[in-house]
Amino acid sequence: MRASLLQIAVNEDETVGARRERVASLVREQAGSDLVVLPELWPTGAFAYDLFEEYAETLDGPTVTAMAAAAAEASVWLHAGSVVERAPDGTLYNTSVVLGPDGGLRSSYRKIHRFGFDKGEAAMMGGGEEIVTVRLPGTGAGTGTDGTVAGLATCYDLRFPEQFRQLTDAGAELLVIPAGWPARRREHWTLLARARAVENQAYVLACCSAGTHGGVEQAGHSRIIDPWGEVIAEAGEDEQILTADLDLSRVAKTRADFPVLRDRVLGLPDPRPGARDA
Ligand SMILES: O=C(O)CCC(=O)C(=O)O
Repeated sequence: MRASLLQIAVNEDETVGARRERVASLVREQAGSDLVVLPELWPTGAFAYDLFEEYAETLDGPTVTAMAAAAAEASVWLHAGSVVERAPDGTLYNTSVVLGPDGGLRSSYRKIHRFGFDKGEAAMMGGGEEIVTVRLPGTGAGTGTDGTVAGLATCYDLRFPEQFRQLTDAGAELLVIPAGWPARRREHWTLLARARAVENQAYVLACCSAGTHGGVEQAGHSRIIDPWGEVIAEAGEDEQILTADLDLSRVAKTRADFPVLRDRVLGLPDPRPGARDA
Protein backbone atom coordinates (compact mmCIF):
# COMPACT_ATOMS: atom_id res chain seq x y z
CA MET A 1 0.00 0.00 0.00
CA ARG A 2 1.30 3.45 -0.90
CA ALA A 3 0.23 5.97 1.75
CA SER A 4 0.53 9.75 1.48
CA LEU A 5 0.11 12.04 4.47
CA LEU A 6 -0.62 15.68 3.65
CA GLN A 7 0.76 17.79 6.49
CA ILE A 8 -1.31 20.90 5.72
CA ALA A 9 -0.29 24.34 7.04
CA VAL A 10 -3.31 25.86 8.80
CA ASN A 11 -2.68 29.57 9.16
CA GLU A 12 -5.13 32.41 9.72
CA ASP A 13 -4.10 34.32 6.60
CA GLU A 14 -5.87 31.75 4.41
CA THR A 15 -9.67 31.52 4.33
CA VAL A 16 -11.44 28.22 4.93
CA GLY A 17 -12.72 28.26 1.33
CA ALA A 18 -9.27 28.90 -0.14
CA ARG A 19 -7.74 26.15 1.98
CA ARG A 20 -10.46 23.73 0.93
CA GLU A 21 -9.69 24.36 -2.75
CA ARG A 22 -5.95 24.12 -2.19
CA VAL A 23 -6.26 20.84 -0.29
CA ALA A 24 -8.61 19.39 -2.93
CA SER A 25 -6.01 20.09 -5.56
CA LEU A 26 -3.25 18.50 -3.43
CA VAL A 27 -5.43 15.39 -3.02
CA ARG A 28 -5.98 15.24 -6.79
CA GLU A 29 -2.19 15.26 -7.25
CA GLN A 30 -1.88 12.05 -5.17
CA ALA A 31 -3.19 9.77 -7.96
CA GLY A 32 -1.05 6.63 -7.71
CA SER A 33 -1.25 6.48 -3.90
CA ASP A 34 -3.65 3.97 -2.37
CA LEU A 35 -4.48 5.97 0.75
CA VAL A 36 -4.22 9.72 1.37
CA VAL A 37 -4.56 11.16 4.88
CA LEU A 38 -5.32 14.74 6.02
CA PRO A 39 -4.95 16.31 9.52
CA GLU A 40 -7.56 16.96 12.21
CA LEU A 41 -9.94 19.90 11.61
CA TRP A 42 -7.76 21.30 8.82
CA PRO A 43 -10.57 23.45 7.29
CA THR A 44 -10.81 25.72 10.36
CA GLY A 45 -7.84 24.65 12.48
CA ALA A 46 -8.17 22.53 15.63
CA PHE A 47 -7.67 25.57 17.89
CA ALA A 48 -9.75 28.12 15.92
CA TYR A 49 -12.67 27.73 18.32
CA ASP A 50 -14.29 30.97 17.14
CA LEU A 51 -14.81 29.41 13.68
CA PHE A 52 -16.41 26.14 14.80
CA GLU A 53 -20.04 27.32 14.80
CA GLU A 54 -19.75 29.18 11.52
CA TYR A 55 -18.08 26.34 9.63
CA ALA A 56 -19.87 23.36 11.19
CA GLU A 57 -21.28 21.16 8.46
CA THR A 58 -23.10 17.92 7.85
CA LEU A 59 -21.32 14.98 6.25
CA ASP A 60 -22.70 16.01 2.87
CA GLY A 61 -21.49 19.59 3.41
CA PRO A 62 -18.90 21.58 1.43
CA THR A 63 -15.73 19.99 2.82
CA VAL A 64 -16.79 16.37 2.49
CA THR A 65 -18.28 17.06 -0.96
CA ALA A 66 -15.06 18.68 -2.19
CA MET A 67 -12.92 15.89 -0.73
CA ALA A 68 -15.18 13.19 -2.22
CA ALA A 69 -14.77 14.71 -5.68
CA ALA A 70 -10.99 14.94 -5.24
CA ALA A 71 -10.76 11.32 -4.01
CA ALA A 72 -12.78 10.11 -6.99
CA GLU A 73 -10.70 12.13 -9.43
CA ALA A 74 -7.44 10.71 -8.02
CA SER A 75 -9.03 7.30 -7.46
CA VAL A 76 -7.60 7.03 -3.92
CA TRP A 77 -8.91 6.07 -0.53
CA LEU A 78 -9.05 9.37 1.36
CA HIS A 79 -9.03 9.72 5.12
CA ALA A 80 -10.13 13.35 4.90
CA GLY A 81 -8.98 14.26 8.41
CA SER A 82 -11.79 15.70 10.47
CA VAL A 83 -14.42 18.43 10.15
CA VAL A 84 -16.66 20.16 12.65
CA GLU A 85 -19.80 18.11 12.13
CA ARG A 86 -23.21 19.51 13.04
CA ALA A 87 -25.51 16.60 13.95
CA PRO A 88 -29.28 16.80 13.30
CA ASP A 89 -29.87 17.71 16.97
CA GLY A 90 -27.43 20.63 16.66
CA THR A 91 -24.57 19.01 18.61
CA LEU A 92 -21.10 19.62 17.19
CA TYR A 93 -18.64 16.72 16.84
CA ASN A 94 -15.02 16.45 15.72
CA THR A 95 -15.70 13.89 13.00
CA SER A 96 -13.25 12.06 10.75
CA VAL A 97 -14.44 10.78 7.40
CA VAL A 98 -13.12 8.05 5.13
CA LEU A 99 -14.01 8.22 1.44
CA GLY A 100 -13.59 5.43 -1.09
CA PRO A 101 -11.83 5.74 -4.48
CA ASP A 102 -15.24 6.37 -6.04
CA GLY A 103 -15.81 9.30 -3.65
CA GLY A 104 -18.43 7.43 -1.57
CA LEU A 105 -18.52 7.96 2.20
CA ARG A 106 -17.33 4.65 3.68
CA SER A 107 -16.95 5.52 7.35
CA SER A 108 -16.97 8.29 9.91
CA TYR A 109 -15.64 8.51 13.44
CA ARG A 110 -16.58 11.04 16.14
CA LYS A 111 -13.54 11.81 18.33
CA ILE A 112 -14.09 10.16 21.69
CA HIS A 113 -11.61 12.03 23.91
CA ARG A 114 -12.23 15.78 23.63
CA PHE A 115 -9.30 18.07 24.34
CA GLY A 116 -9.39 21.19 26.51
CA PHE A 117 -10.01 20.17 30.12
CA ASP A 118 -13.61 21.47 30.14
CA LYS A 119 -12.79 24.37 27.78
CA GLY A 120 -12.45 24.69 23.98
CA GLU A 121 -13.32 21.52 22.13
CA ALA A 122 -14.27 19.76 25.37
CA ALA A 123 -16.89 22.42 26.11
CA MET A 124 -18.12 23.00 22.55
CA MET A 125 -18.41 19.47 21.20
CA GLY A 126 -20.07 16.20 22.01
CA GLY A 127 -17.92 13.09 22.47
CA GLY A 128 -18.10 10.10 20.16
CA GLU A 129 -19.34 6.82 21.55
CA GLU A 130 -18.14 4.31 18.98
CA ILE A 131 -14.85 2.53 18.30
CA VAL A 132 -14.52 2.58 14.52
CA THR A 133 -12.61 0.39 12.09
CA VAL A 134 -13.01 0.45 8.33
CA ARG A 135 -11.92 -2.07 5.76
CA LEU A 136 -10.10 -0.68 2.72
CA PRO A 137 -10.66 -3.21 -0.10
CA GLY A 138 -7.99 -3.29 -2.77
CA THR A 139 -5.16 -2.26 -0.43
CA GLY A 140 -2.46 -3.98 1.58
CA ALA A 141 -1.72 -7.60 2.25
CA GLY A 142 -5.25 -8.48 1.29
CA THR A 143 -5.08 -6.71 -2.09
CA GLY A 144 -7.42 -8.44 -4.46
CA THR A 145 -9.17 -10.05 -1.52
CA ASP A 146 -10.68 -8.03 1.27
CA GLY A 147 -8.02 -5.39 1.95
CA THR A 148 -6.59 -3.71 5.04
CA VAL A 149 -8.48 -2.94 8.26
CA ALA A 150 -7.83 0.61 9.46
CA GLY A 151 -8.58 1.75 13.02
CA LEU A 152 -9.61 5.38 13.44
CA ALA A 153 -8.60 7.75 16.24
CA THR A 154 -8.04 11.51 16.45
CA CYS A 155 -5.32 13.61 18.13
CA TYR A 156 -5.92 13.57 21.93
CA ASP A 157 -7.17 9.95 21.59
CA LEU A 158 -3.49 9.10 21.15
CA ARG A 159 -3.04 9.49 24.91
CA PHE A 160 -5.51 6.68 25.65
CA PRO A 161 -3.91 3.30 24.85
CA GLU A 162 -7.07 1.38 25.74
CA GLN A 163 -8.82 2.81 22.68
CA PHE A 164 -6.04 1.50 20.44
CA ARG A 165 -6.13 -1.91 22.10
CA GLN A 166 -9.83 -2.06 21.32
CA LEU A 167 -9.10 -1.13 17.71
CA THR A 168 -6.49 -3.90 17.55
CA ASP A 169 -8.97 -6.36 19.05
CA ALA A 170 -11.42 -5.27 16.34
CA GLY A 171 -8.85 -6.28 13.69
CA ALA A 172 -6.98 -3.03 12.98
CA GLU A 173 -3.66 -3.49 11.15
CA LEU A 174 -3.24 0.18 10.37
CA LEU A 175 -3.96 2.98 12.88
CA VAL A 176 -4.79 6.32 11.25
CA ILE A 177 -4.47 9.37 13.51
CA PRO A 178 -5.14 12.86 12.16
CA ALA A 179 -4.08 15.57 14.60
CA GLY A 180 -3.74 19.27 15.32
CA TRP A 181 -1.17 18.66 18.05
CA PRO A 182 0.57 21.71 19.57
CA ALA A 183 4.29 22.17 18.92
CA ARG A 184 4.97 22.70 22.62
CA ARG A 185 4.21 19.00 23.25
CA ARG A 186 5.81 17.65 20.07
CA GLU A 187 7.83 15.08 22.03
CA HIS A 188 4.60 13.54 23.35
CA TRP A 189 3.19 13.39 19.81
CA THR A 190 6.18 11.55 18.38
CA LEU A 191 6.69 9.31 21.42
CA LEU A 192 3.06 8.22 21.77
CA ALA A 193 2.59 7.60 18.03
CA ARG A 194 5.56 5.26 18.14
CA ALA A 195 4.36 3.60 21.34
CA ARG A 196 0.95 2.85 19.77
CA ALA A 197 2.74 1.15 16.83
CA VAL A 198 4.99 -0.94 19.09
CA GLU A 199 2.33 -2.05 21.56
CA ASN A 200 -0.24 -2.91 18.89
CA GLN A 201 2.27 -4.20 16.30
CA ALA A 202 0.46 -2.17 13.67
CA TYR A 203 1.35 0.48 11.10
CA VAL A 204 0.65 4.01 12.36
CA LEU A 205 -0.14 6.92 10.04
CA ALA A 206 0.06 10.03 12.24
CA CYS A 207 -0.85 13.16 10.25
CA CYS A 208 -0.57 16.54 11.98
CA SER A 209 -1.10 20.11 10.78
CA ALA A 210 1.67 22.65 10.35
CA GLY A 211 1.37 26.43 10.74
CA THR A 212 -0.11 28.51 13.57
CA HIS A 213 -3.76 29.35 14.30
CA GLY A 214 -5.68 30.31 17.40
CA GLY A 215 -2.31 31.25 18.90
CA VAL A 216 -1.16 27.61 18.81
CA GLU A 217 1.84 26.60 16.73
CA GLN A 218 1.30 23.11 15.32
CA ALA A 219 3.73 20.26 15.85
CA GLY A 220 4.05 19.02 12.26
CA HIS A 221 6.32 15.95 12.33
CA SER A 222 3.75 13.67 10.78
CA ARG A 223 5.05 10.13 10.76
CA ILE A 224 4.63 6.76 9.15
CA ILE A 225 5.67 4.05 11.60
CA ASP A 226 5.95 0.32 10.94
CA PRO A 227 4.72 -2.52 13.23
CA TRP A 228 8.19 -2.81 14.80
CA GLY A 229 8.10 0.87 15.77
CA GLU A 230 10.57 2.04 13.11
CA VAL A 231 9.79 5.49 11.72
CA ILE A 232 9.85 4.91 7.97
CA ALA A 233 8.99 8.50 7.00
CA GLU A 234 8.84 11.72 9.00
CA ALA A 235 7.94 15.29 8.04
CA GLY A 236 9.53 18.44 9.38
CA GLU A 237 7.70 21.46 10.75
CA ASP A 238 6.34 23.02 7.54
CA GLU A 239 3.68 21.93 5.09
CA GLN A 240 4.88 18.72 3.49
CA ILE A 241 3.69 15.60 1.71
CA LEU A 242 5.00 12.37 3.15
CA THR A 243 4.78 9.19 1.08
CA ALA A 244 5.85 5.64 1.90
CA ASP A 245 5.15 2.11 0.73
CA LEU A 246 3.72 -0.11 3.46
CA ASP A 247 4.07 -3.89 3.41
CA LEU A 248 0.91 -4.86 5.29
CA SER A 249 1.99 -8.51 5.43
CA ARG A 250 4.49 -7.35 8.07
CA VAL A 251 1.68 -6.86 10.59
CA ALA A 252 0.79 -10.56 10.76
CA LYS A 253 4.46 -11.52 10.52
CA THR A 254 5.50 -9.24 13.40
CA ARG A 255 2.61 -10.53 15.53
CA ALA A 256 3.57 -14.16 14.77
CA ASP A 257 7.36 -13.74 15.21
CA PHE A 258 7.15 -11.72 18.45
CA PRO A 259 3.77 -12.75 19.87
CA VAL A 260 3.20 -10.24 22.66
CA LEU A 261 -0.45 -9.78 21.70
CA ARG A 262 -0.95 -13.53 22.12
CA ASP A 263 0.69 -13.34 25.57
CA ARG A 264 -1.78 -10.82 26.96
CA VAL A 265 -3.40 -11.84 30.23
CA LEU A 266 -6.97 -10.66 29.99
CA GLY A 267 -8.97 -9.80 33.08
CA LEU A 268 -6.03 -8.96 35.33
CA PRO A 269 -6.93 -9.31 39.02
CA ASP A 270 -7.90 -6.29 41.12
CA PRO A 271 -5.02 -4.72 43.13
CA ARG A 272 -4.40 -6.61 46.38
CA PRO A 273 -6.14 -4.73 49.25
CA GLY A 274 -3.64 -2.66 51.18
CA ALA A 275 -0.90 -3.18 48.57
CA ARG A 276 -0.50 0.58 48.23
CA ASP A 277 0.44 0.92 51.91
CA ALA A 278 2.85 -2.02 52.00
O1 LIG B 1 -2.90 15.90 23.98
C1 LIG B 1 -2.34 16.89 23.54
O2 LIG B 1 -1.29 17.34 24.01
C2 LIG B 1 -2.91 17.64 22.36
C3 LIG B 1 -4.30 17.18 21.98
C4 LIG B 1 -4.94 18.11 21.03
O3 LIG B 1 -4.41 19.14 20.70
C5 LIG B 1 -6.24 17.79 20.44
O4 LIG B 1 -6.78 16.71 20.68
O5 LIG B 1 -6.76 18.62 19.67
